[in-house]
Amino acid sequence: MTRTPAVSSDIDSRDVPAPTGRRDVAVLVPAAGLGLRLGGGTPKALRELAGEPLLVHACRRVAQAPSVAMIVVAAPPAEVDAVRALVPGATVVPGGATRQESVAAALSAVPATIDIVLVHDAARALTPPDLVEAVAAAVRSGLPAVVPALPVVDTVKRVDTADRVLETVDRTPLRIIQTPQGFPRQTLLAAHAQATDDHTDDAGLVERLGHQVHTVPGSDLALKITRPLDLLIATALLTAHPEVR
Ligand SMILES: Nc1ccn([C@@H]2O[C@H](COP(=O)(O)OP(=O)(O)OP(=O)(O)O)[C@@H](O)[C@H]2O)c(=O)n1
Ligand SMILES: C[C@](O)(CO)[C@H](O)COP(=O)(O)O
Repeated sequence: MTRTPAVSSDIDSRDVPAPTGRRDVAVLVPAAGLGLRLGGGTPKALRELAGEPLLVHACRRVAQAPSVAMIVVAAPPAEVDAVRALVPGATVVPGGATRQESVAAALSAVPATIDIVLVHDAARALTPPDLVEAVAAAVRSGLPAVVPALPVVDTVKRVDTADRVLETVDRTPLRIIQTPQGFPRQTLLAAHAQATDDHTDDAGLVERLGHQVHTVPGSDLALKITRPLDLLIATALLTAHPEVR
């Protein structure tokens, strides 16, 4: 079976776009999820990694990207005041029952003066500012939708409902998709306004409008903290690479 060709990723390396001097990007941070797969009873964005909530890690890195003019957090509805205290520089709105509803709520708080909107999971707490900047730059260059992508590093098989293998899938054209995902504000508004069903990501909504979604190289640091193992991996990454703090 063909192996996926290398796609660049970091810990260590990314071509950083030249700063434009413009702060023309709003970043929506859906943070209202329960974190059922992580467990622990606390909404996931408020769970701590190296002594700080995941949301604080995520917002600090986003704010370090030179293009970012504003951050809008969709918070767990019962935690709006607590989240305002944690991220005083952000606009905070109550999130919804699904990620898509949380993004829509945050999007409604973005002023019409902003042209570029990125959507970024609080759960991807260690995402480097350079990735935020790379996605923003790709949208600014005129693309209608931009997502970070990584190659699939395991063999992939399709199974039936009894977990019997049906076939081995060619993974060459497959990618793992991360956030931040970037769009012109009007494109994302139209995608959410016309949504008829629930999508796991915003690029999925924009695809439904017929727009071409483009990829930029993703980052190992942008892993989504989903299960307890991911929290351990993120802790280890911070320990092994203090420069990503
Ligand atoms: N109603 C929801 C559900 C999810 N999210 C956010 O969407 C991002 C990606 O979701 P995921 O990692 O799947 O988080 P949870 O939904 O919290 O996880 P789980 O499915 O394990 O409960 C997270 O930052 C999460 O807080 C959100 O804002 N509102
Ligand atoms: C948006 C996303 O991060 C892209 O990989 C992801 O789909 C969100 O998490 P979920 O588990 O699919 O809700």
